[in-house]
Amino acid sequence: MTGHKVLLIGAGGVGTIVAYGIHLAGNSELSIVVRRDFAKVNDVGYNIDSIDYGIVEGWKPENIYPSVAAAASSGTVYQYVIITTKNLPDIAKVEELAEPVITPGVTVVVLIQNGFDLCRPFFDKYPKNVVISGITYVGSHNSGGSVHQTQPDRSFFGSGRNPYIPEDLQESKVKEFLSIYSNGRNKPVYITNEREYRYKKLIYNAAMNTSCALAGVDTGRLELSGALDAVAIPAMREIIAIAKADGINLPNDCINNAIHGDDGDWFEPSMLIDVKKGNPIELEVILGNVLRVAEELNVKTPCLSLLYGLLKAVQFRLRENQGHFTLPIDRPISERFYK
Ligand SMILES: NC(=O)C1=CN([C@@H]2O[C@H](COP(=O)(O)OP(=O)(O)OC[C@H]3O[C@@H](n4cnc5c(N)ncnc54)[C@H](OP(=O)(O)O)[C@@H]3O)[C@@H](O)[C@H]2O)C=CC1
Ligand SMILES: CC(C)(CO)C(=O)C(=O)O
Repeated sequence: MTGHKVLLIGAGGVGTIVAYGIHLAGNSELSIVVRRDFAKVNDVGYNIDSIDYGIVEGWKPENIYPSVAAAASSGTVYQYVIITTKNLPDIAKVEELAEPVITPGVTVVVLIQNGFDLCRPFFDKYPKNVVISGITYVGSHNSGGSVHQTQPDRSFFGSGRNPYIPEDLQESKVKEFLSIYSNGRNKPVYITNEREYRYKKLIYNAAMNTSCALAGVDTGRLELSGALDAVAIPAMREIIAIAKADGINLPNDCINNAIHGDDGDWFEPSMLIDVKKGNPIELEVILGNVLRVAEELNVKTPCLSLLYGLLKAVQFRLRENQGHFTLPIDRPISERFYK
């Protein structure tokens, strides 16, 4: 197979569906990095049960590597590096993870992850590289090489707007990526306003994921308990206010659409699932980044800030339980004076 040299890092729920979609499109030489499941996937491939693609057994791309370093040592100059890991800058920065496979001025980075302002750290580190921002509403999970995609791959791709590169070049790369990814069965959409799409998705992720993760309940229980009205909806209004101060008027029905998207489901947003599994949460990209923008724009965010403050303690607990740090047996005494 010849074509665009594409590497995907993060072959989880989203990543395997993106990789398979690119494979079906047939315009690329596709490589993927598979960490924990490398031995199994390298041996027997993926089994995929997909609402878009049906049952697929034993699928493998052209190249499978156990690490980013191994993908780099193949000597390939990747034209596209797609990142579909969780985005956890407080633990490992994705712009550093991908460094061995990014050729300055050549590689286009595609970030398909939840959160806000994800491209900024890439522009600082790689001022000559195009970064594409991918907002996805897919529902997909990978367990040891068995992938179950329950929600169609509805995804939107736009230029991250690198200030150091002409915008028309960046737009042309977004269009090229869509030709690499579109296969007639998925529906990737070209957008010119990625920030607006990021804000729209934050309506859900910054308010529902966070409230459910903190309370330990699904979205149905959040509603029936009254916490949806008391906390999540005011938090959504704060996202609308931040977007407005940022020059973006979100549509009138954005809260209504976000809430009714779960109708009939006792739905568990990804942040709740991470807490239940004991995994770190994408707190900084889903909430921290937008709160930093709110501060720059002088927007008051009482609900979001409270959610953020308490979830920092949750993240601390999750990280301590995963052994990221250990605390001394005796609690250190603080000499701080509290007025
Ligand atoms: N799943 C979904 O339905 C949706 C997810 N999203 C967003 O998409 C992004 C991806 O989510 P999701 O697919 O669910 O996440 P998963 O946890 O399923 O997958 C992440 C993958 O990244 C891999 N990974 C992490 N670090 C590295 C590393 N250093 N080197 C190589 N591989 C690595 C993990 O490997 P390992 O198994 O070894 O840990 C894992 O396979 C997130 O930002 C999420 O919020 C958005 C919409 C829906
Ligand atoms: C709402 C959803 C499922 C959209 O894909 C999501 O982004 C999440 O749970 O984090």
